[in-house]
This record gives sequence, C-alpha cells and structure tokens, in this order.
Amino acid sequence: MISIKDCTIQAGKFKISDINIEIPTGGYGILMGKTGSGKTTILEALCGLRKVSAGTISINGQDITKKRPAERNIGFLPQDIALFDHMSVYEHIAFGMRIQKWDKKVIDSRVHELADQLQINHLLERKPAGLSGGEKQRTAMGRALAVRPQVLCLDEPLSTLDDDTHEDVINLIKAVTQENQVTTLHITHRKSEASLLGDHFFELSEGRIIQNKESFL
Ligand SMILES: Nc1ncnc2c1ncn2[C@@H]1O[C@H](COP(=O)(O)OP(=O)(O)OP(=O)(O)O)[C@@H](O)[C@H]1O
Repeated sequence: MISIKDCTIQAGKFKISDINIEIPTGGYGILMGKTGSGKTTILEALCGLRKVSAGTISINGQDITKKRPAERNIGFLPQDIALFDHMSVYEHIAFGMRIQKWDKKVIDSRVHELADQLQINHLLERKPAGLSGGEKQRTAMGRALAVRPQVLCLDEPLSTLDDDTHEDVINLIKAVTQENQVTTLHITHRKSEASLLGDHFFELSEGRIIQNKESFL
C-alpha cells in the first residue's frame, strides 16, 4: 500500500500542504491536475527525491519518510525517460540489479523475462539512439521494474506517443504491472489513459487532493 498522509512538500517557492493519497497493495492510482499544479512534486516526494516538511509517507505500513531513494524499493519512470546514451537496452534493464549486486545468471534471466513481457527481446543489444518513442518507454519500464519494486511511479509515461502506439503501451503497462504485482501511481493528462489503467483516481486542484470514485474527473 502507498500512503501519503498529511504531507507538506516544497519546491522552491512552490508549496503544497495536507496532501493525502492512499492506494491499496496492487492498486493502480491515477493522479491528474492542471499543468504546474504539483503532480511531479508529489511523485518526487514519494520517490525520496524531494523532502517533505510535514506528514508521513509509508509503503506497506513501513514509514519511509526519511529513507534515501535507493532504500525505498520504488521503480521510477521520469517524465523525460532519462535513458543513458552509452548503455544498451540490456544494460538499462540490468542496471539496478547490477547496483544491488545480483548474481549474473539471475540478472540475465530477469532481463530476458522482462524483455519478453515488454516485447523488446530483439532490441537488447541496441543503444537508445534510433529507438522509437515506444521502444524507449518500454526500455525505461524494464529498468524501473527489474529489481521487483513494491511501488512503481510513472510520470506521464505515454505523453510522446501517437494514438496507436499509445493504446499498445497502455495494454502492455496493464499486463506488466499486474504480472509484477506492483502498486502504481501514474500521472497523466489523458482521461482515456486514466480510465483504461486506473482503479483509484486523484485530482490535484488548487493545492488540494480530491479523490474521485470514477475516472471521469
Ligand atoms: N526546484 C524548483 N524550484 C522552484 N520551483 C519549482 C521547482 N520545482 C518545481 N517547481 C515549481 O513547482 C510547481 C509544480 O511543478 P510540478 O512539476 O510538480 O507540476 P506538475 O503538476 O507536475 O506539472 P506538469 O503537468 O506541467 O508536468 C511549478 O510551478 C514549478 O515551476
């Protein structure tokens, strides 16, 4: 379960208070709201990239408010995807597991398992230059999911895709998040994306979180 409780988060002069978001284990939370309303700021606080000055953040009942990003067991797909030019698709997916010093054979088998799920087997030796937008998204998704995080944070992961690719990747995200049993918080501006993927819906409006029962925000 993701629980953001009574949090105050600041980014420069920008500040949001009394932020409350709760998503049960295995749930898929959608966060919407106007541009500049603070959605990324909330996601960054959850991932540990931004401090909270009040309130608590916990995952599966464990208080992680003061933990470093690497200790939180959260997979993060940032808005700009942020792939590394010099690394192959294989190396991207293996990245977190190598840092955590997983056994080589286990890394190899996990890379192939995810590449299968994400349908990027044929791209494992390629570098990001020349990959399509959808292929880059899948690679970043593989990197985010590799170490079996409890929580996945997606910041507008599909914003650069055309309508057909968009639908393909939505179906893929749905399948992959279910297969990997992660609790997800996903920022999007698209209502269709929200209703196809989400089961918990939050809107950030004038600094307040409103929880909606349905996806039509
Ligand atoms: N480091 C910073 N210093 C000053 N202001 C910041 C900083 N980071 C973010 N902000 C401001 O905080 C506000 C919220 O930004 P944030 O990126 O969280 O919005 P958002 O809802 O994700 O927007 P978008 O939908 O456009 O991605 C913006 O006004 C932004 O300029």
